[in-house]
Amino acid sequence: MPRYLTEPEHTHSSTAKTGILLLNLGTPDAPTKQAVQPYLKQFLSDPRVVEIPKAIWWLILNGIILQTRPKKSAEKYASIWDKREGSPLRFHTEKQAKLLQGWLGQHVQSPFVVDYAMRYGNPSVESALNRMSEQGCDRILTIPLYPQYAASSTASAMDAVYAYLMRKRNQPAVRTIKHFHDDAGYIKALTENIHKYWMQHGRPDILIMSFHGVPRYTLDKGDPYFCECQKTGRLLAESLGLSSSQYRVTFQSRFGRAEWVKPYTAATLEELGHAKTSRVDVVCPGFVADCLETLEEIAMEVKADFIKAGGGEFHYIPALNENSAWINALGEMTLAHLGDWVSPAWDKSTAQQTATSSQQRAIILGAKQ
Ligand SMILES: C=CC1=C(C)c2cc3[nH]c(cc4nc(cc5[nH]c(cc1n2)c(C)c5CCC(=O)O)C(CCC(=O)O)=C4C)c(C)c3C=C
Ligand SMILES: [Fe+2]
Ligand SMILES: [Fe+2]
Repeated sequence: MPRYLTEPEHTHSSTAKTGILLLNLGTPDAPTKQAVQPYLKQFLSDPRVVEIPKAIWWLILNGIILQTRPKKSAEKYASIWDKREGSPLRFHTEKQAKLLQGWLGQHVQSPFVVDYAMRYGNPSVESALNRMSEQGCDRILTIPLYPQYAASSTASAMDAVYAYLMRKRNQPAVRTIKHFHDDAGYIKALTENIHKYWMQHGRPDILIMSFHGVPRYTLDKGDPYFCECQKTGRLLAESLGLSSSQYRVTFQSRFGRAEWVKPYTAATLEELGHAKTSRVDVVCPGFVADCLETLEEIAMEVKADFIKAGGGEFHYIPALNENSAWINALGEMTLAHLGDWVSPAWDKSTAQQTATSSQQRAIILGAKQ
């Protein structure tokens, strides 16, 4: 394989085109042991995810984990798999990309394309960036769909982008949305989503905000993830008007034997069950699309444990998915980070209110200068 990719022939004075790439974690191609095995192998071989020395981890991963986990995980995936659309994480991400394309079409007049990729599995980061390159995108805005930055999620997604760029002869310019844990539009979308749910189903005694966990040592080594989750939790509680006794921030999905950041979601729900709490609602603000970790782990496993422990009603509040306030927030964030790469689409209705320079007015109203 040549070290650097052969590029399409360079053309003079071509119009600059921007690629906007949504990135999410990844998912197997099918809910089967055969499909889950290579996906888990790629995922768990990532040193950003498991930081154990390579040789030791290779033995544990290949000798133990990949012998047992694919079958169990495949059963879990089967329980959330949509007959028509497949993996929820994949199809929600695809829909978000299409909706963002439409939203930007209303707000931007320069050429651009929106696509999505998965860090592990398909569609791969390489395939999406290749497509953008073929379409002439010489600027790329990457948007890891993780509101809170973690090395194991955000940095890993960017590693895949940089690995591709290292092979590029004609590299595009790159910008990234590092995180949006305190973005006003994101908090507003979460608030509206929860309010809407409560309007339809009533309110709980306590709201659990459950975030994906990370190993405790990552916090000690300077990963901002834990703190960003706390900040999202505080801002969301303030926006919902909740007092400190009406909500808790917890961490789910512990993997392996090491200590992870606490409190654990499962232990908290069990405790609330033992205390005979009559109703808990769980929301997962760190996941902008529903996936295995929300639909199976929270809405099935944790729910069953809460009820078994003596708890009353358990409600899982769906992720933002295709929520219009969220697409709006994503659009606004994208525009802010695209900056001078694109020019806004002006129309006559907004012209009077927003155009400032006479040049802009001339463009909008078709006036001769
Ligand atoms: C929200 C961001 C995520 C962080 C941070 C994260 C860290 C992390 N994850 C694992 C191990 C697993 N995670 C799994 C699934 C999974 N994880 C995220 C997101 C984050 N992970 C998502 C969105 C999903 C769901 C994928 C889907 O297809 O729906 C899994 C696979 C499922 C299973 O077999 O249980 C594992 C394993 C670690 C070790 C880690 C941090 C070190
Ligand atoms: Fe994970
Ligand atoms: Fe899980």
